[in-house]
Amino acid sequence: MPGVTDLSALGWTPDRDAELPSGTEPGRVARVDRGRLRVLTADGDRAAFLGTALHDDSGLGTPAVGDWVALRDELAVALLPRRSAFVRTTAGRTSAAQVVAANLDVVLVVDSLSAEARLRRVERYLAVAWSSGATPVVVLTKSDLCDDVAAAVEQVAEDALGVDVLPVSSLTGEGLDAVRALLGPGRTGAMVGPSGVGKSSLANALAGRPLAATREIREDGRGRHTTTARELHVLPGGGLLVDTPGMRELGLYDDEEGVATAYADVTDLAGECRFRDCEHRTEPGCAVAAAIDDGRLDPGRLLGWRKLQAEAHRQLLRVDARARAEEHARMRRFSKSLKAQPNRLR
Ligand SMILES: Nc1nc2c(ncn2[C@@H]2O[C@H](COP(=O)(O)OP(=O)(O)OP(=O)(O)O)[C@@H](O)[C@H]2O)c(=O)[nH]1
Ligand SMILES: [Zn+2]
Repeated sequence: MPGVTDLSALGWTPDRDAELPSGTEPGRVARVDRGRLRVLTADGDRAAFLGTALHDDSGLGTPAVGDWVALRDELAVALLPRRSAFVRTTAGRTSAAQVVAANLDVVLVVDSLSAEARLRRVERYLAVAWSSGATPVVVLTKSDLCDDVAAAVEQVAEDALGVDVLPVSSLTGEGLDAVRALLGPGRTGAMVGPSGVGKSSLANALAGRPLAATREIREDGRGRHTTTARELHVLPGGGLLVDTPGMRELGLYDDEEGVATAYADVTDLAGECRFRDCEHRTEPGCAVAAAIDDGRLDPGRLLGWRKLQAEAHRQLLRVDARARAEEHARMRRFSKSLKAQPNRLR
């Protein structure tokens, strides 16, 4: 049949055959847009709607990018068990949780070789990546801007025990083949890391074309059209790359906004530091340190700010742990219900 894709190219594995309810076909979620899905199937990319069974108030049972759903015509009627999931709390709430990406094989923890204060950041993102159930790999970008790449890689590798550390330059293409090798046919990856380290550039370099993260405005003879873009991209080498705003925001703590408001004086000063990732310790051009030095800022304010940030972090890890436990319980119930009704499989 023309246009038919081998499902394994989308990451389907034979063990999933038994998970698929009878009379349905599998689709991989490439985008979620208020109850509407964009799915990749054996015969191309199409729209689907959420069946009633997939409306879930807890948020965890709703399909996320990377999920496999069972399709009956236009309707997604079941969510297949997740092999891995990135869970985060919903912005502004302390207890609600949300899956931002599912069924990832590898998570690229991206940071820049040109940045300061890399180590603690990489550690933080690695913790988030491990907790998803996917395998993390550290990718250090902008190797063309670093004088001693080997030393920087070694320093990070010492801290990231058991995790590969790959230097790359999206500008020169150096090191990209090693990242491509991680994303072989049917393997799904995603990127996490702070803003500005070069995630978009890396994604574009891997795809060999510019990828729009959210939506693209298409200009043609008949005027302007907004086309909903995918957030799960098939790469030229056959791998799949998840690039969603939700993944990008991972590791930024939900309560950070609250902390920023309560400590607006510190936050405003921090915005004037020479380095965007200034830790306000001994960095040159630190506006926070300068304000403490000339008495404009009480050192206690900086201490309090640090404490609150640490607390926000702990809170998030706690909520994440609970959300993951709920997700596991839900999946157990789901597979039990399948076993209890074996006729659903035929
Ligand atoms: N020299 C050099 N510059 C790079 C490289 N990769 C990215 N940059 C530059 O770094 C800046 C940030 O790159 P982005 O790809 O937008 O970073 P990002 O991580 O996607 O940032 P957000 O979209 O904010 O998450 C841009 O000015 C890029 O041109 C690289 O390999 N070498
Ligand atoms: Zn500073």
